[in-house]
Amino acid sequence: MNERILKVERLGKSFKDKRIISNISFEVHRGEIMGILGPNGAGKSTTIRNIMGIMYPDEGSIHFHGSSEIPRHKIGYLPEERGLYKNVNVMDILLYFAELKDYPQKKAKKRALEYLEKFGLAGKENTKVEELSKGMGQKVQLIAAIIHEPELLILDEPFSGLDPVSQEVFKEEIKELAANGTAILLSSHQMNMVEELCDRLFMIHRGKKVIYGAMEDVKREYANFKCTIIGDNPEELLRNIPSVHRVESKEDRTILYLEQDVHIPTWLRELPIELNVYELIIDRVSLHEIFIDIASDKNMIVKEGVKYA
Ligand SMILES: Nc1ncnc2c1ncn2[C@@H]1O[C@H](COP(=O)(O)OP(=O)(O)OP(=O)(O)O)[C@@H](O)[C@H]1O
Repeated sequence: MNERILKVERLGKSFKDKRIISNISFEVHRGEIMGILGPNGAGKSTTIRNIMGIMYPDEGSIHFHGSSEIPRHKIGYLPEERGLYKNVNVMDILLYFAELKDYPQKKAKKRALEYLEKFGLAGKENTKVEELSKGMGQKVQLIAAIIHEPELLILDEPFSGLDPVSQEVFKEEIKELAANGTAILLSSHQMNMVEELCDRLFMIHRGKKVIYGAMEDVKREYANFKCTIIGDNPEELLRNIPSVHRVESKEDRTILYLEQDVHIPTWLRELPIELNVYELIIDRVSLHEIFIDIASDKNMIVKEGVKYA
């Protein structure tokens, strides 16, 4: 474990005068799922396209097993833009992708049949791509990305457009590939999937790194406790509750975002006696909330000072 497959260092790219990404550095290791997250237009696909050699960076470097020669046949890629040749049958398209990656045709055919079966597409090998539903087409595209047993798999929004059942199928397959040693770089807006799947995260905002680290560490660092109180309470009373760095109120619902390392039993004892509580819930800020916070520049993660929204 921890064998480094991909290393991206100080990557920078501009289009005309506009700087799209700058100083992007991260690694992807064998057998791990690395999430690359960020709001629309943050620069995720640009980063991925630079890795794939679809465009070239202005600055920085990309190494695969320590070499700047990127062996594309060892990489699998599910692009954000979907679309396979429509007038070709499923098996031919899968064999074509295998051939592009110099993968033996006989092995490819065996793997294709196994995957079609696994994804509920048994018997579809002679069906034309245009006759498949969107979800089925996406499954075929995922098979095309993994048919040649890539060492590194890059998935750009793999779950978009899939129904919940197909999302589960994709999720399980991604987990299995990682368990078998594939290094996976996953871009997704579905935070529940990211939270469940990813070992590490790289969050990008306006082309720059905002978070990079193991999922557990990110949660420990940013996912502080929050306390939701339903009850009619004056602003002044809420504002003076200790160890709160931000308060959000809407009608009779208030969310108190607590500082890091608050000891909940002690904190509960310190609540003012006159607080009106109809309901009180304590849980942690989710990855979804951390994401929204960063993307909307609310700065919930700033740890000093109280903010009142
Ligand atoms: N070929 C291009 N020419 C000019 N600008 C581009 C080009 N490709 C991307 N951009 C710009 O680069 C920025 C980042 O785009 P990118 O597609 O990398 O974002 P993203 O994080 O993948 O977003 P999304 O979540 O919407 O897919 C955007 O402002 C986009 O308009």
